[in-house]
Amino acid sequence: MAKKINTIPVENITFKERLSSLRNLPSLFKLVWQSSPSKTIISFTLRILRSAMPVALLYVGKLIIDEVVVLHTSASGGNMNRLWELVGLQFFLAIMNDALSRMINLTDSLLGDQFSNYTSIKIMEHAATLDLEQFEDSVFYDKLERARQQTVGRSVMLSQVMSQIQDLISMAFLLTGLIAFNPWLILLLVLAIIPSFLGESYFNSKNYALSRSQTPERRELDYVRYLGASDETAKEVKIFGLSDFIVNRFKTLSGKFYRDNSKLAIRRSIWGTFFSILGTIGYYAAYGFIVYETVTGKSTVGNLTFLAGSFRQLSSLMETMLSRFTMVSQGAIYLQDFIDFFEIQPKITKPKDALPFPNPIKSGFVFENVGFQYHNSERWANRNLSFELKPGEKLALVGENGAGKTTLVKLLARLYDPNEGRILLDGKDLKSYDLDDLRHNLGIIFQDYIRYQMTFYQNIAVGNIKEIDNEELVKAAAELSLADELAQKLPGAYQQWLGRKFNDGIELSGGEWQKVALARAYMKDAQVLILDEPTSALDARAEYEVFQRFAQLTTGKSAVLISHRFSTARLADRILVLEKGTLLESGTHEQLLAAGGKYAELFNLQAKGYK
Ligand SMILES: Nc1ncnc2c1ncn2[C@@H]1O[C@H](COP(=O)(O)OP(=O)(O)OP(=O)(O)O)[C@@H](O)[C@H]1O
Repeated sequence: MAKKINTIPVENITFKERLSSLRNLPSLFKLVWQSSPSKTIISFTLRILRSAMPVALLYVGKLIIDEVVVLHTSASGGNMNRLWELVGLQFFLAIMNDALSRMINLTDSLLGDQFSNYTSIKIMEHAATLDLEQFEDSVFYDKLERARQQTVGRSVMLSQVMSQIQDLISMAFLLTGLIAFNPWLILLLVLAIIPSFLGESYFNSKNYALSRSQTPERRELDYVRYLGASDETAKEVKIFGLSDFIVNRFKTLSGKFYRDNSKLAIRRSIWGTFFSILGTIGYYAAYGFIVYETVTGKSTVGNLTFLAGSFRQLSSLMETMLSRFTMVSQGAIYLQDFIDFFEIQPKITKPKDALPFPNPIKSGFVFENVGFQYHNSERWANRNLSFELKPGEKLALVGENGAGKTTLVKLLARLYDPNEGRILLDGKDLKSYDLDDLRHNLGIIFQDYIRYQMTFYQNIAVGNIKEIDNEELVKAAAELSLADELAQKLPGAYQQWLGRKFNDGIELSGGEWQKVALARAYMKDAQVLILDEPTSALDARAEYEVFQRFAQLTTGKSAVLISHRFSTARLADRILVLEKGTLLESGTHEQLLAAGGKYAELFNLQAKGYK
């Protein structure tokens, strides 16, 4: 199970929780700083400069109007030069204002891109350290998905937080002016805005709860979309006539999203209109008051424009800031998913004083009463499993589907750790060895190996990525798996792009892909080679040749072969027959046949099929 982590309850997010989610902001700033220190500094500096602009523009505007009024009304007073200086200053401020806005947008977009790349990389790096079991847990997977999806959301949030700071400073400037004139205006301002803020915050928390509760369905929707239109699924979709089935599932899911989302959007819009009318009433009440003060001679016309402008800007700034606050706190709550994701720690780790993998292996592997249960399953995939794999021994694992063969191999590679018993290597628990070293010394090709949509060469080199530039090694590995012959037939040879997704790639047949994948096992000088149904798709001649080479290559090395073909399994020194996760029989081909047990039964069944 994934580590239990604290999450904010989905349904009702209170204002307090919203405020407390802001504690996640320092983590955001840390990430921003790490993604680009220089751009972070530039962005902050530009925003501080920009925040002084509204009040400066209004104030110079006031001075201009007062000067014009003086010039207009008195023949003697007034200074034309000063007026032109003020107009010049206003012009300069307007240009600065525009330039600063553009520079801020540019820095934000550059910083946002860098930030989202940086966080994507961090997510990938952390995901790589986690256990296979964690990926199979749907709660974990949803968390990963949310952390991933919000990469773009987080860079938007970043610019919102920055704008919030900028507006806060602008507000401080404007408020100073307003307070100097009449503090009661501020009260009017606040009263007009509070309902709108409460409404925004209520609907944002509803939105968050809704979109969070939709995460699993959203994943399914993505999957259905992929099923409905992808080169990998097109074949079966056509043959089985699945198109309507898939489209209908999509319609059901997307229809539900649409209904839920639109209901909320409509309610939000109705309430939003009502609150905004309240805001407008507040503004005009203040405006009327200022006009009255000017007409009665208590204030100048310049003051009227300054105060009315300040009031309007303050009211729209406060409204934006308050609704942005709900968005920022929303983002900060989402940020919790991101932080939680990084708190998940793998359980399968290397110990402090890890032992190096023995070279050569002396006494081999010993399974002692090993039992393993997948976390999401009631059944034991392996139970009471005891056997040895000696150095240089070739072991075959046979058994019906689901008997636990692949699971055994995963335990050997520590993709999982046993729930019962232990696995020893040269007399010491497998857990005491260096994990990377262990995996480097095992050459495993799984049944469901990846068909990388990359070049032929890269598809083999991934078997030992440190040697990616070692062309000789790649070619030698390809020769051993018979992939070299195949490369010669491809137009681009080793540089041929495989798969249909990119660069005019060529699709290979099942057996051809298997030859390519098999070559990965030969890329490392691994001490134990494990092939899980490696030749199931190969034709008889190719299989024979592959095994000849495999036998030569593995001289002195241990090997584990999982195969449903008894013609392959019989080549092993010893055969383990698994049933329902436990060891049923063990011995050479001849011994097992003579014993007349399960192996003999399955072997004869297969042999009959060939007669
Ligand atoms: N990731 C998983 N999560 C839950 N259960 C799993 C998982 N992988 C395998 N199992 C279950 O564990 C049991 C053993 O599976 P395993 O893949 O080891 O069988 P196998 O002998 O390799 O089968 P096959 O011959 O079909 O490849 C099966 O019952 C299977 O359903």
